[in-house]
Amino acid sequence: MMFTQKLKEEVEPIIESIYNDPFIQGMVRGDLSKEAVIHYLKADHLYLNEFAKIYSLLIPKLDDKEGIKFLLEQIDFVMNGEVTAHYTLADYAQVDYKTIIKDGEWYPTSDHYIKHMYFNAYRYSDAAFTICAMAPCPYVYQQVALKMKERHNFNGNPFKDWVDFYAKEMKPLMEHLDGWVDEFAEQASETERAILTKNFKESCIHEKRFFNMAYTQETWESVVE
Ligand SMILES: Cc1ncc(CO)c(N)n1
Repeated sequence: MMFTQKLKEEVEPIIESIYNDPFIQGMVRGDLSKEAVIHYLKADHLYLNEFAKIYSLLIPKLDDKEGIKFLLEQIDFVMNGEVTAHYTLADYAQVDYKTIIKDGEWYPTSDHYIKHMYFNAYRYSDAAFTICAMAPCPYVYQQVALKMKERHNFNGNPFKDWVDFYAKEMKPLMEHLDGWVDEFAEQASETERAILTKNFKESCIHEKRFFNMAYTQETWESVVE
């Protein structure tokens, strides 16, 4: 079995639990609180900006032209394409998107997640370590969106476009990321493979915490209350 296939099987229970968490269930019912949506957007706008920059940190780690071209396209997708999904959420919350993101904030959970990626990008010379920390970003959203679509009819649901976006846009990206990780994993040591696995699993857990952060409207102050 390919290395990434095994990783995906191992994290399936985490993804199922994200599906069952209140943020996603609120979307399924179409009654997620507007405050949770706004909190998510404030955090996710900043998060995606940094995520795009982490792709740029991978460029010096790659040698093939195709790979570099792909990274550049991904930077464009994250900065310009994914905003479509954010607009769907802002419409639901009935707030102007530009106004929401003006005072975006790093909350404890989103802050921790992005630093997991920066750590790997600076700590390890091979791109595979960072890619394993980044891959759950598209993967979790794709899987959660597919579960939502499979189990519910979204006609008339205000989050329909969000679900459709993540169910369809992430496939080519996942294929590319899996290819890089599997290639590296084949010649990696046991210790290196264990780090790759840990990075991937931790990011799936970060994804779960990110939705819960928005649902509970986490702040630095709320953590010590
Ligand atoms: C935190 C987070 N993870 C994944 C995605 C999907 O790209 C996103 N927009 N935000």
